[in-house]
Amino acid sequence: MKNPVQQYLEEIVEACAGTSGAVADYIPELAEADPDRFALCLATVDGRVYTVGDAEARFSIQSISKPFTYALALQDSGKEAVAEKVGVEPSGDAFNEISLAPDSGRPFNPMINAGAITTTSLLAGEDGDERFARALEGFGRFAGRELDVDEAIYDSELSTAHRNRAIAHMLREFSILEGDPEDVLAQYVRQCSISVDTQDLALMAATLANGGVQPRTGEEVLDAQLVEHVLSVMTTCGMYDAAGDWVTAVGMPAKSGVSGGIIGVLPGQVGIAVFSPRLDSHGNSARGVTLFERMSHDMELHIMHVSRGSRSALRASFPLSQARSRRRRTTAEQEALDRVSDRCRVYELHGDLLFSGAESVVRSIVDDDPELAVLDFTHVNEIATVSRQTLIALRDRLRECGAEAVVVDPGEVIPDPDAGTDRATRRFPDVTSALAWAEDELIRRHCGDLTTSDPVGEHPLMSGLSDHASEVVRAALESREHADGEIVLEAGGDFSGVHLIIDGRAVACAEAPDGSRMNLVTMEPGTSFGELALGTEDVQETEIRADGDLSLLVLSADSIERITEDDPAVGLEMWRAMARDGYRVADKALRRGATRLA
Ligand SMILES: NC(=O)CC[C@H](N)C(=O)O
Repeated sequence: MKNPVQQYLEEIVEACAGTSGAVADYIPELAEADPDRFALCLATVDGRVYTVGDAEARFSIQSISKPFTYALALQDSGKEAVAEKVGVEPSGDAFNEISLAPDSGRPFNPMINAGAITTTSLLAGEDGDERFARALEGFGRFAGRELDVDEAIYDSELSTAHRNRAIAHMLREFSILEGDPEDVLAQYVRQCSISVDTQDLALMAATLANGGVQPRTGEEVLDAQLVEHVLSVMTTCGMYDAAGDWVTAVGMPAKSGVSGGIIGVLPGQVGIAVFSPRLDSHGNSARGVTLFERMSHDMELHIMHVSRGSRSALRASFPLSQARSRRRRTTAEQEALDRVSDRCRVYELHGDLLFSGAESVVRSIVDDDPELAVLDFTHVNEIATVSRQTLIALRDRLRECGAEAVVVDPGEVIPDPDAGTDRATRRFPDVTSALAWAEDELIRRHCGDLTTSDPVGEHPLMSGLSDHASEVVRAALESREHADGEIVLEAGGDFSGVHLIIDGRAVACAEAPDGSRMNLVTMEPGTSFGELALGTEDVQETEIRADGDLSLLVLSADSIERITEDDPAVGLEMWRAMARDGYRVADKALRRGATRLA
């Protein structure tokens, strides 16, 4: 099936097949170029390259070398040293203007020849040859392959480079260049003669679009901060005296060259390169400009394009009462939580958390004013530094008010600067454990000590019995101990009695679709298990395991049978209590399931 992106690119190439403009002829060898050669390449930041036309035809890189030399100079000499020698102001002049900025005495910017000859001299290396080798190797890293020089172009340009020679000597006169100007001139001309094809240029542009990481080799070619700097200068100066028109009509950091290439960079998305040798009056590829204008409009590539307000980072927010943990609670705890669980809220975040996303989350939390806030980062992909700082500031503000924010962050997208100290943010691997903690914390904060002193007597199964029946049942209870991880009840086993938890915890587990074990419910002292089997033809549906050391009192199936036979009145009371308790458990589970579905 034909890829519609490919289809579209072919169509616009067809539609923009104008023949205006003329090939550059001030470099004799360039005048020989076939004016009708043409290619378009679009490279995505994950390394897919779409090509139309003659994408592998070679030509000299010319001024498209300038942003890359500038990038390498920034890397080799540092921003300050480079800024001392060359500015970042658009000149409004042609690319080959013999000019320096009147106030600073520096070339206006590194995209015009005066600036580019200067940055050439700021690459690492003792002389022109070494610095050129640095450029060639560096460009190759951007392109993802080793590049070489078109010697014919080099000879042709150097022998006629009167204007650039004048510029180099002017730069030497004003101490912008420090060494031999002829050496730097030759290096500059050689760098302009590096031979590339349209696909190379698209990948070089895509490396900038990808924050400095070459999409195919994965190599970090340029520090992300320097990428930002280079793209800024390309935006204001890359198209020389047509920069204003270009920014309004196309709106992409770009660079053109007299051999007919233009690259455009859409940060985070694509690098684009066009090759068509006929130039307009500014020295930019005429067809290239038309194509870029068309693509920018059709494909909404303008960097100022406002597509929509940024999406809310808050996917959902709800009180704990709607998302209770799967821990089985005693009646007293249950009642306490019913009163206070609205004081805890869960915030589910998603996507990339940029400033505006974090702001909306912080605003919601400040408005809700919860006592406990559970921030769920499970579905967050990335978080900007500013967002992390804003959320940490919120955590500290909440603490000052006696409240607390905790995070669920299985992917560790939000590192904690206070990790390992007593200021560390409480973190949970999943929402279930965060909710169980929040419930415990609310009970601890608001409900005094609810730990039961008589877990047997307070169990709903026992508390409804008459004194006589209670005595009979208590006498029948058998004590049992289980070590951590031991299976107490097997799934599929017969009903084996009611198990009252006296100390420790038990978990009900099931097999997840992927074969792993999944904890369904955690049960604590004061609760029981096993009785639900009575509602399912006496089959124990879920496996029960000890979670830590577990002490139980068991009213076995045999005892139940014996009591029912020996003393039918007590048996009847006991059955009623079990039915009520079973109903209570089942009903809670159903209601919780229903709120979750809603
Ligand atoms: N605009 C350009 O591509 C100019 C580069 C060419 N080598 C020059 O210096 O004149």
